[in-house]
Amino acid sequence: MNIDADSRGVDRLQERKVHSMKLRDLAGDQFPEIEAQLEGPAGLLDISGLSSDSRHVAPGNAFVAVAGTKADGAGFIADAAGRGAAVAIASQAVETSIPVLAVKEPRRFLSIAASRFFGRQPETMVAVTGTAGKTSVASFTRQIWAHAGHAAAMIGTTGVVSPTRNEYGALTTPDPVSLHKLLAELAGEGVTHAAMEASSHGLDQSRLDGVKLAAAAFTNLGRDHMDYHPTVEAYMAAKMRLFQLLPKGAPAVIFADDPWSAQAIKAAADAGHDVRTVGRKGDYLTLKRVEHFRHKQTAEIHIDGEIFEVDIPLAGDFQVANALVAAGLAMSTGVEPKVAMAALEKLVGASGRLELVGHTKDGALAYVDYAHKPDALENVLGSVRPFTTGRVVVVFGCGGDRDRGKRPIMGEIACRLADVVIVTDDNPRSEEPAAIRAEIMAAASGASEIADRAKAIREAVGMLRSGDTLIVAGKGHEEGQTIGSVTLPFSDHAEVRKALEELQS
Ligand SMILES: CC(=O)N[C@H]1[C@@H](OP(=O)(O)OP(=O)(O)OC[C@H]2O[C@@H](n3ccc(=O)[nH]c3=O)[C@H](O)[C@@H]2O)O[C@H](CO)[C@@H](O)[C@@H]1O[C@H](C)C(=O)N[C@@H](C)C(=O)N[C@H](CCC(=O)O)C(=O)O
Repeated sequence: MNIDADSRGVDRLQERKVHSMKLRDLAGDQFPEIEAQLEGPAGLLDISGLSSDSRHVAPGNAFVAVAGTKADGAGFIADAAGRGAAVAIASQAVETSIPVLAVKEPRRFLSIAASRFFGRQPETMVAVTGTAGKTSVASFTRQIWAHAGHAAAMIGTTGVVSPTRNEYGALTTPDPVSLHKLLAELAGEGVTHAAMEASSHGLDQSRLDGVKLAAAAFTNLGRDHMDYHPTVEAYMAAKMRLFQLLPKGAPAVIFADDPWSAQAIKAAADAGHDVRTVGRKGDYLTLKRVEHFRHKQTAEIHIDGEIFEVDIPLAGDFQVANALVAAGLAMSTGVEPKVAMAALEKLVGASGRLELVGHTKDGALAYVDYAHKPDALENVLGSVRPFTTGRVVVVFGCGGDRDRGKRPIMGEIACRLADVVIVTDDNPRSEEPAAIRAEIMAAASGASEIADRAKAIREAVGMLRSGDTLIVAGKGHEEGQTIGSVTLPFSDHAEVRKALEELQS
């Protein structure tokens, strides 16, 4: 196979050939609309790989034409043929020099064919969807499995983590070809358990359709991706596709305290799954009580009549929710409750998720968090309040070329929940940064504005007093600031650390 992922998850070729497969074996029996053609000469074509980008087609590849937001891949079939594609799969047959097979859902074909081409995945795989918490749940599930003695991996926004890997990944849910190549490699490396994040884009674009899942989870729904999904209902429907991918009767773990949980429970039940709810309103794992301390929370969790008092070494109510969902997934794949509960006491936060970067000499805490959506900002600011004896200080901005509606909403939330608010730039992209800040400031009375993000962080760190908590929100694990079309190196984590060091010197 000669395909890899480039920096945005698009197929990229490497001059490397691993094996080939007959087209009819790639398609299997899931596409009745092309069965007749697969019985003819087209079915016997040797396929050396798959690509959905004509620019990356190598001789002998199957080119799968998918409709995107800007173009329809069908317009590039001739280009793919010119580069040596053996066959094209598209939503409609077109006249060209290579056979073109018409399937109803080309993106689904790509996923199924990729899973058959690479042929292996870790034996036990779970996926989690929801607006917030996916990365933490995938990471915590991996950690609980590892604690239970399994060779476990996670795949998500922060990349791939396994016993032998800690790699950056471009997409939350990788494109199907990169994904199945990765899954086969992980299985080859001995990984038996893998937890992955299912983004709404990934679900909508059928990226997970070839993955065999043992269980799936839903965390919550908030305002996000309104530039992609026409309505919040459409966004929820995309998330609920996960339960259609899950084999009937498999466990569906749902965080019961979210307002959207009733819909998720219904979707999972309608699909015939074994619904397992977690949270204060949960039946499978019931949260009875939480006590907040500076660096930990003590949770009383009831499981099947047994009571566990668990010290979770992370701040934030939402981390307790994420820990419960992860424990639900791990237990649904065979981990004993007491092993799962013991693992929660050892959890390490996912990178950039309410990550404690350091503290000032007199004990003010400085955190970095990925919150770049209204609900996430609300959660993170609300989470630090219980243990903040001084002021909550927040530095944040909103990205350019993305959902504009969230800007004033986030301005209002920040001013309502924090004592000091500094509005700064966060990936302005092609927009005028001052105009983005003005849209936030319009609803952020009392906030100050510092365009330069490094300067904003220095100012915020410089004003910290004993008992204060600083949240630098928006970038989390990310390592760049995109201005225009250029991404300059930038890390909130590094800037906070630098500012803290300057303060101590
Ligand atoms: C917005 C979005 O999801 N875009 C996806 C879409 O790309 P597109 O709409 O830009 O594609 P297009 O330019 O219209 O082209 C259509 C097709 O023609 C092909 N083409 C194009 C030109 C050419 O010369 N030849 C050719 O074959 C393209 O490769 C593509 O397959 O179809 C592509 C192929 O399937 C995807 O790779 C691409 O995801 C891009 C990489 C992306 O950045 N997606 C992000 C938004 C995303 O998925 N994010 C979620 C997480 C979000 C979150 O939770 O924050 C994720 O899972 O990471």
